[in-house]
Amino acid sequence: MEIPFIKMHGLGNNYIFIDTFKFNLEEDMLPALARKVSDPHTGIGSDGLILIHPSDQAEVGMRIFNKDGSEGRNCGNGLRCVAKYAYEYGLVNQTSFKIEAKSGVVEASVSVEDKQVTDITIDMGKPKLERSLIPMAGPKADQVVAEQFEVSHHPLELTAVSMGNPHAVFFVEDIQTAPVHELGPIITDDQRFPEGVNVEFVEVVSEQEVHFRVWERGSGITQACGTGACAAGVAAVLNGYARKNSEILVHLSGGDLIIRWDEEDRVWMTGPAAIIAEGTYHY
Ligand SMILES: N[C@@H](CCC[C@H](N)C(=O)O)C(=O)O
Repeated sequence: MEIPFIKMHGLGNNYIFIDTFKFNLEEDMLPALARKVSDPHTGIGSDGLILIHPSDQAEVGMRIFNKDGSEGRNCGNGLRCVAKYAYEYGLVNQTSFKIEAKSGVVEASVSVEDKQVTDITIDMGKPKLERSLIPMAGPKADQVVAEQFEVSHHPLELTAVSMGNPHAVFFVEDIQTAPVHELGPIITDDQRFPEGVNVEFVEVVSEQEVHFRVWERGSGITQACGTGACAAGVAAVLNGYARKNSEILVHLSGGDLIIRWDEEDRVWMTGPAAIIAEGTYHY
């Protein structure tokens, strides 16, 4: 089978995108296809697979599969890439439009220069903070803010946020020495998170600026995680490190995002997306 694809990235978080407006795929092949295309040696090499699909709730839909073939419910960098593709490839002709992800419908606005999308702002919706909605084991109604969380004899403080997908945020003194390699793979599969979790370490520089590194559920270390950056912004406010409605500059390994959690409880993400290559994958 010859599958047309486009490879795009948001701050180095890169995916193989297949436009199913043009080329349809069988449902049962998707997890294996995600694993195959992601392989850097025998595939194309990526953090996962994203389908761009027709939607009856939005102008365009997105489904994200991690590198290990598991399906995620949301992807911030993927949403920005899909917005760029939708505008530049004529799936939409307006600069503000809706995108449906498994976690819900979001509104995207693209900035355009010479017919090219430069930055994309996404209204990522309201974070979910109740423990049961993360989901995380424990008493139902409470929030998980700076909660003692011991893992492999490391006493950590956890703040848990769902941006449609689960995030465990840990504030650290120094981002360079954050135990991303050591604890990321352990925490992501910790039994306290029944659906697994994306793991983020965050160093606060000031009320407006943080450094960020991530271990993504299903993909491992990536250069950036859009929903993770949103979760970090929300966690910074919940822990008193930042203010609601103020922009926070999040430095990820692959570049910067601007995150704002507004007074109406909505989280806004602004950043770029880029096209890397187009081609045909021989499946
Ligand atoms: N890279 C993403 C998130 C992708 C899905 C995640 N690994 C999950 O399983 O929830 C982003 O930019 O948000």
